[in-house]
Amino acid sequence: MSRKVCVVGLGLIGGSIALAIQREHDAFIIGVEVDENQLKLAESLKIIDQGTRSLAEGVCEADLIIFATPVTKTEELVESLKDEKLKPGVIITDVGSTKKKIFEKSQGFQKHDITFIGGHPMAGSHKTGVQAAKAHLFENAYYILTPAKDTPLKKVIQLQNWLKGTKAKFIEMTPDQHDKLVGVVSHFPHIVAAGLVHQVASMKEEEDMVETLAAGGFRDITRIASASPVMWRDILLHNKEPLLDLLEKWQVEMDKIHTFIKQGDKEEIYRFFERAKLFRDGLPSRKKGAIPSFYDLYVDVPDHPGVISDVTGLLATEGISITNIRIIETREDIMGVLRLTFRSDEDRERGKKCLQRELYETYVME
Ligand SMILES: NC(=O)c1ccc[n+]([C@@H]2O[C@H](COP(=O)([O-])OP(=O)(O)OC[C@H]3O[C@@H](n4cnc5c(N)ncnc54)[C@H](O)[C@@H]3O)[C@@H](O)[C@H]2O)c1
Ligand SMILES: O=C(O)C(=O)C[C@]1(C(=O)O)C=C[C@@H](O)C=C1
Repeated sequence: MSRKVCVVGLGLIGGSIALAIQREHDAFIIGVEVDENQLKLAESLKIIDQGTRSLAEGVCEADLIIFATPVTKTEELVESLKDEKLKPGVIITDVGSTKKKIFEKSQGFQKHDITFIGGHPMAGSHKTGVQAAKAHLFENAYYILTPAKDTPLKKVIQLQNWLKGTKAKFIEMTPDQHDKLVGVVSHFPHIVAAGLVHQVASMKEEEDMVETLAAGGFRDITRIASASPVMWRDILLHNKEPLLDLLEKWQVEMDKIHTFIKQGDKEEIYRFFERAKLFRDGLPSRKKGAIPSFYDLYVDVPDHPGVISDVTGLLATEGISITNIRIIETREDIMGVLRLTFRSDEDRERGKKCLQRELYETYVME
């Protein structure tokens, strides 16, 4: 009899995890979802084998339970599992962007032969919903696990084995360390991106043209402002202390540049940008060439042999030349994994249409 996996929350991440598990395991996947449309879609896309709206029904026979709901909901649902009858030996995990509060709710499971191990795949998108789910979403990304000190190693290995199909790189840390680090590299940038959008939106009231002029730099830095407000509201509510601390430090940094501009301090203004450039250029993804240049097209492709020749072959049949092709190994800061460079905007547009006809997802960083 195949083992049972219960995925609670069938959105972008829950759907992608379910697909990744299907890649490696012959498991029966039950999905628990409150949104009837998402539930039906997950069934018709064969992301799950069976759907239900009842948590009790979904979890009762599961060998693995994965929460992929917004973090405050996960906190509530993990607590409510204590009233449910679960299978002995079951592993419970989650994919939430915050770890401390959810970890706190997981105390007390051990004595019932139930193991909770928090998790967070460090990849995603500004898109939501099961229709955006992809088996390869987490390939080469870091997948943070936050086991308790007394969690048996055997259970951590079992969980990694369940999640093998994500092809992610597992790392372990404490929930506190997670929230501090992810706060600065993920949560805080989302606050800044939304703030920048608000700034432009408020200027639009006086100057209509501002929207038209919002070009390259603004679009690059604010893509993430299109993410789910529910998800980000909950993350901010969960990671209060680290984010308040970062906001204070940010204000100090902004005060500094305010002073430099006011005083016309050429050297300090130069150093402000130079220091940032040196650090940014040294980031691992930069070394792999992830910064876009002109007429680049990003193609979201699974990491398997033959995919590059398929893409280049399709372009060649239509007589579209490319001047460069690069595989981007991590999905840290852009959507695509294959970067194609074209000679002109027109070529890029033709290439985009040609690949989209063959159901490849493409992105232009504008
Ligand atoms: N989007 C990302 O980039 C990303 C990356 C890594 C981790 N995460 C985390 O993954 C989790 C899910 O995010 P997502 O992007 O998949 O969001 P999503 O909005 O695509 O999916 C969330 C789903 O949970 C469902 N849901 C809400 N309450 C529920 C309940 N009580 N029972 C069952 N289902 C319920 C919603 O209907 C929705 O379908 C969040 O905790 C988020 O912090 C997101
Ligand atoms: O690529 C994006 O759109 C994301 O914002 C993904 C991102 C991130 O900040 O890097 C967002 C939240 C998750 O918890 C993990 C990944």
